[in-house]
Amino acid sequence: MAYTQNVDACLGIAGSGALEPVLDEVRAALTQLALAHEQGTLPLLHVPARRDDLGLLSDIADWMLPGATDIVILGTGGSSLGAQALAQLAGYCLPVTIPPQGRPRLHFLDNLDPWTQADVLYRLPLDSTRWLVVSKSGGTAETMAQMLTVLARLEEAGFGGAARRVMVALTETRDSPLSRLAAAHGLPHVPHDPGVGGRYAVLTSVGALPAILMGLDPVAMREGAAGVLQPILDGADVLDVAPAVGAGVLALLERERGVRSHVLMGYGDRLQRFALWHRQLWAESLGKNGKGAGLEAATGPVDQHSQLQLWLDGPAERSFTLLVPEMKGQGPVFPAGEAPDPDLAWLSGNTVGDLVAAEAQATADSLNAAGRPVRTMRIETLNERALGALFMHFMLETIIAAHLLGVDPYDQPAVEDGKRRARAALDRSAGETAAS
Ligand SMILES: O=P(O)(O)OC[C@H]1O[C@H](O)[C@H](O)[C@@H](O)[C@@H]1O
Repeated sequence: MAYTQNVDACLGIAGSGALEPVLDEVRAALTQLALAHEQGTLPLLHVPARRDDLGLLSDIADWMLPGATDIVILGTGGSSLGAQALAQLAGYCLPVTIPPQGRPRLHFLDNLDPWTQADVLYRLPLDSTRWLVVSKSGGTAETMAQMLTVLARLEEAGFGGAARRVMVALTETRDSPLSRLAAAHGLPHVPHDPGVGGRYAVLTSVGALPAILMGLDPVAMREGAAGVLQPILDGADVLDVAPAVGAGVLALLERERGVRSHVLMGYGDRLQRFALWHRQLWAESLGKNGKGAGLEAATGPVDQHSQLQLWLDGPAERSFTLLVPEMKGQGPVFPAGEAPDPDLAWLSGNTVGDLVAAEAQATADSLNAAGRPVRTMRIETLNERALGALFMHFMLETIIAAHLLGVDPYDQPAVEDGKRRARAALDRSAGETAAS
């Protein structure tokens, strides 16, 4: 297993006997998932075994990479966060990012900001920058706004007609603004799997193409995911299905212990975007009909210095999942022998990884001592296989949590209202400008 999960401390607080009735409900969710796999009604469950799409993705990467100094990925939410999590594994999106040897710089434009957009358009070398536009619907306002400004800038800079040599569209094969623009400009098209929702799409081309561009192995990612799914397909006992146990325990804490928010805290820099990816997955899948607990993304050890006081001493309404990669012995060593300062003698001979590992353990112990429920997930080696396994773990855990909550994990009806209002506001101001 690419990771281990320990929920003993949560059960110590919630009472292990209380889990059994929840597990009965979880079993029903597992039966539904196994059936959905058998009947092919949930394409997400078939992605781990897919290989047929990878040839096209490699061809596209081979086409994009030669001569590229910069790759910009346009897309938001489910069209970006999974790839960002993968990027941190490859050494990108970190506090100090030095692109791996021979690889281009990588930029994710998942937020829309007028100044960032201007910087991107006017400060990146247009002749050696490649653009990957990702949108399942092909109509998301922010992504389309970014794409339009890139196309206009290429035109302005005299690269008119060049979009087809520097830009790729990843979207569903159906009529949409993005697919129409792609056709008009002759852009290569990578299909977005129509049966897989955006926030569940990281294992598909949405994560796999960026992974290949970054030099990661998408097969290992899918193999890791398959390993988490397999016990469900095999009809294993619920206690041997890690996401099932996870969902059951979180639901138990919500029901019996008044937990209203779950903190996902990854240790080290490389799980920060992963936690953001999961935050969207959880929030959009479960926040419905007045139901759904929150999901807070945190990074250790840095957030110990900003959040731990509240977590330990504030309202007892949170659960904690610590994601801890094995890092003992990793990184630079503090010199052994006599310490340069007596107050720092305790560090001598240890590595940076030893310190971070000790801090993770100490935080778990402090939270436990304060009666706060902690689940610890340990990752043996943080690589594509482990990340694929964790992606699948949290997608399944979320789907099972939705079953326990009685909500549909695959839609996000409330989000549409804000989009409609933003569009109406701009339409109105266009009307007013025209009238004045
Ligand atoms: O991939 P897209 O269709 O552009 O959607 C990007 C994002 O936009 C929306 O607002 C949805 O709420 C998200 O679930 C989605 O991931």
